[in-house]
Amino acid sequence: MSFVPRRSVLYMPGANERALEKAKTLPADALILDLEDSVAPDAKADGRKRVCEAVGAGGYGRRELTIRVNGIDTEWHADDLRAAAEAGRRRRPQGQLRGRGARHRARAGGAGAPDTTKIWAMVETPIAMLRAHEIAAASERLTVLVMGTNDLAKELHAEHVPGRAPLLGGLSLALLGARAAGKVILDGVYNDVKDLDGFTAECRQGREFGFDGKTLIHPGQIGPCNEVFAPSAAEVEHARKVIAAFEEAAAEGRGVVTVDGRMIENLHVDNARRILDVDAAIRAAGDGV
Ligand SMILES: CC(C)(COP(=O)(O)OP(=O)(O)OC[C@H]1O[C@@H](n2cnc3c(N)ncnc32)[C@H](O)[C@@H]1OP(=O)(O)O)[C@@H](O)C(=O)NCCC(=O)NCCSC(=O)C[C@H](O)C(=O)O
Ligand SMILES: [Mg+2]
Repeated sequence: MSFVPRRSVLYMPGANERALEKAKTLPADALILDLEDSVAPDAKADGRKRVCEAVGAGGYGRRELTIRVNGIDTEWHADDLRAAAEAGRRRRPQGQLRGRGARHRARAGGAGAPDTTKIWAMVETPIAMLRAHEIAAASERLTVLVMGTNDLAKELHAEHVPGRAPLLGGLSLALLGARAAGKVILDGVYNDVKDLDGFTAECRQGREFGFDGKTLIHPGQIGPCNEVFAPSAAEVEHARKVIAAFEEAAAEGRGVVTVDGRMIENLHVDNARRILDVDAAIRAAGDGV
């Protein structure tokens, strides 16, 4: 099965030993081991060592691992890439999430990165929104775009408000770019770790937009996020109904049918099949990660 669930993608500070250990028990689909914003300049070298040792040592089960390296315009970038590539050779992390460099340039790959290492690119500036397709299509190794909504809000001089009206244009552009290139795209983080109602509403908004999942900053956000980004039982049942009704109609030579009063054509059947694929992949992955 080719679909990989990426409903919940948890950042953790690379210098935080406790978080790196705790992540082994959390039901997140993927983990981003951060060497960028959450690691203070004085702790960069230590964070890099910890993250690469953790990746090499393993114990993360099926969770997809990605290392977020410092931007190309920083003194840490080259060492981060080299260390991440070495950790990849030892255990093969699934990706390297590139920092500021990737969000400004439609360039993928990097010194020291083995050819098979997948790359996730942060998109978090106005120019990255405007060039999202160029970034997403830059390399086959680039598989995932990740929204950086904190940086985007900062660069836009926008405020964080419920409903995210100031960011909707950027979110849409990034989604268009990712989908036009056939790539996965993850929504940005929700900063108020105590406000689970607001968080869940933002997950729903992200899913309605078409995001594949959401990036998270706290373990308490994983459960609600997994639920919102998985097809519900009702959606799965409806998808089965759509496929069955369309197949019956097709056998009678018809290309269009109604289900619960709504028109169903080929494209709706494609979407129904996608929902069943997502559901099957999530079930196969299981919660006991
Ligand atoms: C936000 C936090 C600083 C809150 O920390 P804290 O107040 O210590 O949380 P708790 O006391 O509620 O923690 C409870 C237990 O959970 C563990 N924990 C907390 N966060 C994580 C985590 N991210 N991963 C793994 N484990 C975590 C604690 O260790 C506690 O465990 P225990 O000891 O067993 O009780 C903190 O949550 C945090 O640091 N979050 C991640 C911050 C981060 O990585 N930021 C960078 C990425 S966000 C970003 O920059 C996106 C983008 O670039 C943009 O522009 O938008
Ligand atoms: Mg950022």
